[in-house]
Amino acid sequence: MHTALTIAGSDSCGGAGIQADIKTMTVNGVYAMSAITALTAQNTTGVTGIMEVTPEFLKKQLDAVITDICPDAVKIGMVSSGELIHVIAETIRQYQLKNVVVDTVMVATSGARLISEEAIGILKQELLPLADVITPNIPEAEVLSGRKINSEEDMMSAAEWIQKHYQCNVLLKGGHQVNTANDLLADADGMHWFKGRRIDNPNTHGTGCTLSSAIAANLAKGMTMQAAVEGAKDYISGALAAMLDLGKGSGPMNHAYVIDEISQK
Ligand SMILES: Nc1ncnc2c1ncn2[C@@H]1O[C@H](COP(=O)(O)OP(=O)(O)OP(=O)(O)O)[C@@H](O)[C@H]1O
Ligand SMILES: Cc1ncc(COP(=O)(O)O)c(N)n1
Repeated sequence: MHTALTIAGSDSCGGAGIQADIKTMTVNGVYAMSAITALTAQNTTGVTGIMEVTPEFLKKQLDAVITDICPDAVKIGMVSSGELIHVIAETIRQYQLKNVVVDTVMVATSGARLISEEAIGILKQELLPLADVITPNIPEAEVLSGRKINSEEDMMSAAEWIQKHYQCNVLLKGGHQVNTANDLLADADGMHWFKGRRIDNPNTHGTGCTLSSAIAANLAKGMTMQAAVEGAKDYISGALAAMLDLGKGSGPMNHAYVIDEISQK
C-alpha cells in the first residue's frame, strides 16, 4: 500500500488540518500518517487557542514515523514558527523525502493568523525550495510574490514569478475568485489551467488542506503532477458539491461522499 505523511496542525472540529488530511488521504486510497505541529482549539466560527509542540518533539515524531514507514509523499500544512519550519526542512534533506507538497497556510478561513510574520521569511528561504509543489491561495501568493492579484492574467504572472524565484512548481488556487474556481499550475512545461465550476456552498472550511492532501495522495500512488492535481480538483469539487452543512460558521466538507456513492450502487 502507498503511504503519505501529513505534517500539520490539529483542528479540533475536524474540518481542516491533520483531521482533513487523514480523511482525504484515506478516501484517496493511501495509508495516512501524521506529525503534529500544533494543537488548535477551533470550530467552524474561529480559533480560540493554539498550543505549538516543541521543535524537539516534532523531530521525535518525524524520526519515529520515517525510520519505520518511509512515506511515498509528504504534505506540509500549518507550521507556525521558524524553528518548526527549520526542523521540517532539515528532516526532508536528511531522509531525502520525495513528493513534498507544501500548503503555504497563513490565515484560517475564519480569519485567525496561523503563522508568525518572522516564520514567513524562513518558509520562503528554507522550505519552499525543497517542495515539489506549493499550493498558495490568492492572498498567500500576493505575500510570496509581493504583487497584487486581481485577474487570471495577474495569477499567471504571480505563479511564474513564484516558480522561478523559489524553484518549485506552483499551484495557485483560485477559490478566492468571485465567479470561478480555476486553479493554475506553473511547472517546468509551462502553465496549465484546472477549470472548476464554482459551487454555491459557503461551507469551505478545510478546502486548502483537502486539496493539498489529495495531491500528496495521488503523487504517492505514482501519478504525474498534472494528473495528481486534476484528480485532487475532482475530489474537492465532489466534496463541496455534497453540500454538508454542519456548525454555525463556515462548515467542513463531506469526505464520505465517495463512500456514499459506493454504498448507493
Ligand atoms: N465555491 C467553490 N466552488 C468550487 N471550488 C472551490 C470553491 N471554493 C474553493 N474551491 C476550490 O477549493 C480549492 C481550495 O481553494 P482556496 O482558494 O479556497 O484555498 P484556501 O483559501 O487555501 O482554502 P482554505 O479555505 O482551506 O483556506 C481550490 O481547488 C479551489 O478552486
Ligand atoms: C490546523 C489548521 N490548519 C489549517 C487551517 C486552514 O484551513 P482553513 O483556511 O480552511 O480554515 C486551519 N483552519 N486549521
